[in-house]
Amino acid sequence: MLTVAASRNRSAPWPPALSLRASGQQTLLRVTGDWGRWQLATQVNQGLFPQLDMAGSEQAQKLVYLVTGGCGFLGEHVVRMLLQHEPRLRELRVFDLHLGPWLEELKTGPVQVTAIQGDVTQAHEVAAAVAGAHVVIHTAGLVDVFGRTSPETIHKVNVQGTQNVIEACVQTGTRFLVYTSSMEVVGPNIKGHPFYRGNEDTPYEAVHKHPYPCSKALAEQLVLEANGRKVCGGLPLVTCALRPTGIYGEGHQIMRDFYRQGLRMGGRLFRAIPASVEHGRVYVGNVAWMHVLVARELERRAALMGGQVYFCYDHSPYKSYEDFNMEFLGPCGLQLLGTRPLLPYWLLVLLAALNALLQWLLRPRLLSAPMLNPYTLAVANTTFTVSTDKAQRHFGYKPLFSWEESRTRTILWVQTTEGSAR
Ligand SMILES: NC(=O)C1=CN([C@@H]2O[C@H](COP(=O)(O)OP(=O)(O)OC[C@H]3O[C@@H](n4cnc5c(N)ncnc54)[C@H](O)[C@@H]3O)[C@@H](O)[C@H]2O)C=CC1
Ligand SMILES: C[C@@H](CO)CCC[C@@H](C)[C@H]1CC[C@H]2[C@@H]3[C@H](O)CC4=CC(=O)CC[C@]4(C)[C@H]3CC[C@]12C
Repeated sequence: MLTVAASRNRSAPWPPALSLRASGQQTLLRVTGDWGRWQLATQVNQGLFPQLDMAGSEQAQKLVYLVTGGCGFLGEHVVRMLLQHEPRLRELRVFDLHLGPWLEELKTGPVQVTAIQGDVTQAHEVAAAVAGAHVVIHTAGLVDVFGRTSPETIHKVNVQGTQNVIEACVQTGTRFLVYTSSMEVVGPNIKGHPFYRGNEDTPYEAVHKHPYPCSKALAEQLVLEANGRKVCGGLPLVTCALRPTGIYGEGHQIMRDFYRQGLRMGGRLFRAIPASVEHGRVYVGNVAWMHVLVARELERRAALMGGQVYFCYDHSPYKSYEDFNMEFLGPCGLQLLGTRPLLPYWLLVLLAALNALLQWLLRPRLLSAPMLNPYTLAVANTTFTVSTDKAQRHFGYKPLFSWEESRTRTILWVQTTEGSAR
């Protein structure tokens, strides 16, 4: 009862002192002031007072989760997946710079869905959202490899934002933090070294120059180093990081951009990358499922999972970036022309460099950034595939969606959002 009141009415004025009784008899704790109240909520949440957890037989629905970036491509899937597959959920806080209108429809269900418009770079906003949550799933981030945002902003959101989330957990006593990292913290590196069927322990020379992978690598390091820090109340913080490869599925903006580009060119796309360059891709529903499982198991298997990284993987086939996209765009009426790249590689390098130069010259006036630049060309042109079972061994992960299901759902999404090219 008290936990509910504390976490739901954060802005309400509080009485100066509070006594906590179990079964209306024994006084367990007396607290004064705001800070004490949050500590109290935390201690109850952490199971220090099992009598209270059992009170009102609310055992089944007692957890409070926070998803940062919950209105993004991945975040929305995590939010929906939690509502479907986490029966212990009592409240789901969705924190994002831009809240989606679809959140409204979720507010009528049995779980309290709290939409919080906020900015991860603002420490006080993050702390207010985190206070009283059991688990934080931190997916918010600036995903920009096209040079639309300044390196400083990328750093601020991805690194400082993550630091703010960690500090908020420590200050408010939240013990479980799941961070959405990226395969990009490993590679591909700027030397173009292939990472072929690698796992979490495969040695690889990770060299980052681009602001996005630099920021993800720094943020991941912060999260992993925070594992074991004492949070308010004295218990240790348990953190881990998930590293998706290229995510696809319903809501994938780059897939939509390729589709629109194909439509503009009369239903044709031109091969730019050799078919032999393989990319790891993973379906968004399976990435979301991994987040739900990790969040669920982090408490029970803290010693094993704390401070660990996990690649996100499923049964999606290894293909080149373009051939993989054609698995969805083909059935929507597009064709990929050429069994080999139409332009020689040196010309692509030149075009990519030209794009980068133009972007630099026209900044900050350039409104749309081209997809081709030296960094995206290097990533697209380097094999990076993952083969691992670490997630299965550590927390029993098995993909929730088969490749066929993932493919069908993605095709349906492209067809329904954009109409067919046929
Ligand atoms: N899309 C992909 O292929 C991959 C994405 N990731 C990671 O997954 C996470 C989610 O990525 P996507 O869903 O693809 O991106 P997205 O751009 O669709 O979602 C990110 C969300 O974070 C929110 N956000 C951005 N700045 C914020 C701020 N200052 N405060 C609060 N919210 C803010 C955005 O409004 C957005 O809703 C990111 O951390 C990204 O680095 C990792 C690997 C692959
Ligand atoms: C040369 C072009 C001709 O068609 C093709 C350009 C494709 C690129 C835009 C994409 C190729 C690989 C993608 C990246 C990869 O999937 C890994 C990623 C992980 C993340 O964490 C964020 C997104 C991305 C960097 C993804 C971005 C788009 C590509 C570079």
